[in-house]
Amino acid sequence: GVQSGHFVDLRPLGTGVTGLVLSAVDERSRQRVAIKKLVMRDALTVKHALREVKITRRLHHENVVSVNEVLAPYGLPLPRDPTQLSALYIVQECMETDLARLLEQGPLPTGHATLLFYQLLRGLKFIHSANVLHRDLKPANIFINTDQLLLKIGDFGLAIDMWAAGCILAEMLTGRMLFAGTSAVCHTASTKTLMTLMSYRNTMILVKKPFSGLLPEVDAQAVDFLERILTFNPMDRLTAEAALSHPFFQQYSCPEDEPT
Ligand SMILES: COc1ccc(-n2nnc3cnc(N[C@@H]4CCN(c5ccncc5)C4)nc32)cc1
Repeated sequence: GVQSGHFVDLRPLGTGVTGLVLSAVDERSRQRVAIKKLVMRDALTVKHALREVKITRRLHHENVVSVNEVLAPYGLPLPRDPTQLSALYIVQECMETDLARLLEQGPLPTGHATLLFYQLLRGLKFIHSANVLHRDLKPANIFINTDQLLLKIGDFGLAIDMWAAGCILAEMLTGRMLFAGTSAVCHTASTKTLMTLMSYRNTMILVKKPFSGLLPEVDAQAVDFLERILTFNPMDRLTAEAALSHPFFQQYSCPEDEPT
């Protein structure tokens, strides 16, 4: 459409919790952009996605990846009632690389690490001052232009808080930390070991024990609820809103009294 640039030279960048991410050149600006496709599974996802977009569009800062525009399918602008959309496309500035890729080539010189980390803190100070949490900060979500040693925080997560919430519920129900052992391993294990552990998530190392075995004293419905929150793959994890409508909360559930 005339409002949005025509995107050419599309290249895959990755698949995140929210869906596919491509890079493309916006013919209008001749700039390369990162385009995140958010598939709208249901009205809840749309509401969540729109809220996330509203927050991230507001955050203008040198150390935060900026959102250029949000488009409906076929590059059309958002309709007045976006809840009927099948997908949302978030077009944002595209940085040269991310910190995870950079670190694959080994540690950074101290001077570079210091300047980059300073920018990370500068970006976090801004984000937190806006009362926004990133919730999924990791090297893959930190983007860098190596020519200017410029760092920007991007790709605000949606899922991570739910894992934490699941662990908290388990602790509420048992009085003990659910992954105490594992989290101890996390603290002591070096990042490299942890990344190795995480990378073999389907092997015996992180064997998935049924929660009923881990939490014998917890009632079956609570265990079923925990199973759906503490799913390893964030794509399958319940969102806060979906969790609120799980039978486990039917005695309290009241969507109109659970404002967003
Ligand atoms: C889940 O996957 C995702 C999720 C979010 C992004 N986001 N979100 N905002 C971004 C701003 N800039 C970039 N830049 C790319 C980083 C690596 N890039 C290469 C470019 C060329 N070759 C290899 C990597 C460009 N990526 C962004 C990318 C992939």
